[in-house]
Formats: sequence, structure tokens, C-alpha cells
Amino acid sequence: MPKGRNNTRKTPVTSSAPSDHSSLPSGSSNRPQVTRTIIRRFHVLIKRQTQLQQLLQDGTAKKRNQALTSAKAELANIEREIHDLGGLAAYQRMSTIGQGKDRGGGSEKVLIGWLRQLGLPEELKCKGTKLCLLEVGALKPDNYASCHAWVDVTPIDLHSQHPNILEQDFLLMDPEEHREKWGAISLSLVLNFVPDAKDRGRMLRLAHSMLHSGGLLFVALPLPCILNSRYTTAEHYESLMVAVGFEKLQSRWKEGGKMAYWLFRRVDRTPSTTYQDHVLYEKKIVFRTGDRNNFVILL
Ligand SMILES: C[S@@+](CC[C@H](N)C(=O)[O-])C[C@H]1O[C@@H](n2cnc3c(N)ncnc32)[C@H](O)[C@@H]1O
Repeated sequence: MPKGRNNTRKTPVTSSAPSDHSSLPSGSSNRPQVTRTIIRRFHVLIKRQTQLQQLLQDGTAKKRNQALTSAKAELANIEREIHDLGGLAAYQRMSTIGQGKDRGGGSEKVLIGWLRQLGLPEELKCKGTKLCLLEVGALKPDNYASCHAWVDVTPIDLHSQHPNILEQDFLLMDPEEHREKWGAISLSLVLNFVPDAKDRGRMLRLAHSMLHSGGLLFVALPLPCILNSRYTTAEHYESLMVAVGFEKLQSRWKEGGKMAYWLFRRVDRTPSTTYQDHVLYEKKIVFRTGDRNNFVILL
């Protein structure tokens, strides 16, 4: 699990999750509402787990014994609940159900459609090459099987569920080894999984450095991350992507929908704008008040 740095406790993006999971069925379920509830609960638990681990690591000298003891007890409860829910493997099973054809299929269909619109299959066939795609957060090894003639996919995940999925934390990939190595990177429902806002920003910058010039970044997020966040709007998120060094080629979501998708192209930023642009995205800005989630990406 990537390490988080944010110690403050806020209402998470998944605030509608129940505090008592005893009513949740064990194992997988085909009922969309149950699947969503379990996924949300996992997000809440993983985020709090990261915060507590960070607090216990950083706070030993400064915090009072009582605070540390209660943090340890809360962490133990959270780890027990994650374990009782079936761990990361159960979370991934729920996410796979969410990808099922009965729910509109996985987001790779959106990416493949956009790549076709760009004329990539023909262009790559003419050149006799393939698109080197790094699929981060892969639940299945064959999401791009239908494009094997022009896409060479490397699926990775924190917790591999198949021998053909490389078990690898994207945030721990060596930036030098991977510098400008990839033609495309997919972050589908991954940024919202990363518990720490700065790690989300680091993920985007790392993706930028790993793409070759003109390389493509596909991002999918749950729609509430941009439409119902206290700290994020679609405009703010898209301008943050520009600050990181991406231009938007495509975006898609609809009011009342569940998902939002983007396709960005890596551009090479002019160094003079870099510092100024980044400062705007280093701190949270409140855009909306009221009953909102706290999703944010910080650079
Ligand atoms: C909600 S699932 C999304 C799966 C699939 N991409 C989709 O769109 O349905 C998120 C997956 O991302 C993986 N993940 C999260 N952070 C990651 C990281 N830093 N490196 C690799 N995989 C990561 C998790 O282990 C999990 O399997």
C-alpha cells in the first residue's frame, strides 16, 4: 500500500458507507448496491489505515502515550475489519463485478474507442509497431485482448490476481528506468484508491515522466470525485492536469452518471510557468460547502 502523509481526519469521498459492516454479506455479491457499499467501506478503511500508520510513525516522540495507544487500538480495529471483509482480494472481486458487462463493462472500452478515433490501429500497423500500454490497477490480465494486434499491454497491480498481472506498486516504479518508456498509461479508478492527496499528485507526475513525448494518459474516476467534492471541480482538476504537463484530448461523463473519463496527451511544459502553476495546486481550496466528499489531488 502506498504510504500516506495526511494525518487529518475528514469526511471521506465515501461518506455514505455504513460504520457497521456486520450487515454486509461475506464474499461477493451481484447486487450493485451491495458491491458499491463494500467498495466504499474499503476506501474509508484504507484511507484511515494510512493516516493512522503515518501518525504512529511520525508521532512517537511528540504525541502523548494515551493518543498513541488509542491510535494503535483504532488501527488494530481497522485492520481486523479489512481482514474480515476479505482483504484487498475481496475489494478487487467487488471491483471486478463492477466492471462486468451487466454494468456497462470495464472502462477499457472507453479508452479503446478513443484510441481508435485517433486512428492509432492503422498508424501503428503501418509503422509495424504496437502501443506500449501500462495498465495500472489491472483486475484482469486480458482487458485489451481485442487489440492485441496493435496494443502491447503490461498490466500491474498492488495485489496481482493472475500470473500475467505484475505485482507492482506504480508509485514505487523507478522513474529513471521508466523515463519516457511508455506510449500510454491507464489509471482507471486508481487515483481515488490512493489514500493520500499528495501521492495522487505524485502518481500523475510520475505518469508524465514515464510517458514519451506525445504519450497518452487515460484517467477514470467516480463522478462524485469531481462533481461533489468540497475541494475539486472538473475545471480545477483539468487545469491541474495542464500544470502537470498534459493537454486534454477527450473527456466524457453525464449528469447523474457514475463515472468520468479523460484522455490526455503529454506535452512538454515551458519551465517558466511550472513553479507558478504548481503553487496553485499545492493546497486545498474550498469550492463547495455542505455535505460533500473530500476528494482532492495535490501537487
Ligand atoms: C477499483 S480497482 C480498479 C480496477 C480497474 N482498473 C477498473 O477500472 O475497474 C483499483 C485497483 O488499483 C490498484 N492500485 C491502487 N493503487 C495502486 C498502485 N499504487 N499501484 C498499482 N496498483 C494500484 C488496487 O490494488 C486495485 O486493484
